[in-house]
Amino acid sequence: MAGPETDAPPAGPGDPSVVVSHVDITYRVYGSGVDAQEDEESALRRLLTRGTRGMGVREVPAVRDVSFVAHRGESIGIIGRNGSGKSTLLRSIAGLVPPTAGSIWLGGRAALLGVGAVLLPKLSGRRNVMIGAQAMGLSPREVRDRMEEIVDFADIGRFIDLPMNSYSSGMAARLRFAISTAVVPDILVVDEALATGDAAFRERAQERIEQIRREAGTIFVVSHNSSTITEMCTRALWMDHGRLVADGVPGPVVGLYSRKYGKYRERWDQARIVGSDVGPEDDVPPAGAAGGGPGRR
Ligand SMILES: Nc1ncnc2c1ncn2[C@@H]1O[C@H](COP(=O)(O)OP(=O)(O)OP(=O)(O)O)[C@@H](O)[C@H]1O
Repeated sequence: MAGPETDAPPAGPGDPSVVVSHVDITYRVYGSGVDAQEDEESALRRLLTRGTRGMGVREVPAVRDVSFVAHRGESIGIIGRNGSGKSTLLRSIAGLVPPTAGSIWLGGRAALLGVGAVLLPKLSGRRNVMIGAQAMGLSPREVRDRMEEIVDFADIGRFIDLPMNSYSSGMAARLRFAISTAVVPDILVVDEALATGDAAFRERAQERIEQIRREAGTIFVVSHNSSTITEMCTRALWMDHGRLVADGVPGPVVGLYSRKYGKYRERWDQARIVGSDVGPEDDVPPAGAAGGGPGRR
């Protein structure tokens, strides 16, 4: 078992930035294995007479044997149904969840930008910018110099001096994004934070992601929105039941995914593809077999 190992950043675009090698991540959930219908009184009696010995431990395999290499200059979208292991994989890349087996190598620092990322709800947006941007490596003076730019990007206006628990989820997401990208990070992990922004913000976020990519950062984005993946990413990974089932250019990977789970999934058999060797009988590629390449543009 090994957590992310950090090393000196490699030289430039195209160099490997993240190597994920045969990673398994299994959660252990305590207190399961009990009849769901059990009423409170009998559960209490059972606990009093048997202590915790009767508590089951259930293992939830969230990520199974996932391997890929990400490069500097790539923006990688991760798609998959609920519970397919996307967030767990990203949290592991960000160093928050250790792999149960396999290893993750990072060629630089990873910054996680998640829905619940570390901003402090009782403090004002401005205080959060001070703390968050310093955590990203800026000095207090640099943060002060860049404060207006960060606030403008987040488009928070006068709310910047109010406590963050008065923000809408979109406003909080915009501020998180602005803080996390105030410094071009080596590796930026964006877990659904873009989903809450409005269309204008998504456009600005797309530009910022493009800038990070050009400056040879690597970005991972989780999204349930196919167009976010096709518009913002140069590569897509499809996770299914914890496994990586497709890896390649976003259009085809998103196409494969919606072919299996999209609204026309029941009707795939009713189509006949003319003049192509792709047919309805072809199934989704086996684990780790599809795409095969980094899919860089
Ligand atoms: N803290 C946890 N403890 C136990 N099991 C967990 C935990 N977090 C996630 N899981 C389980 O791990 C599996 C993968 O979850 P994960 O959140 O990584 O999937 P996801 O693809 O990001 O889902 P979603 O699209 O709903 O956010 C699921 O079966 C989930 O129930």
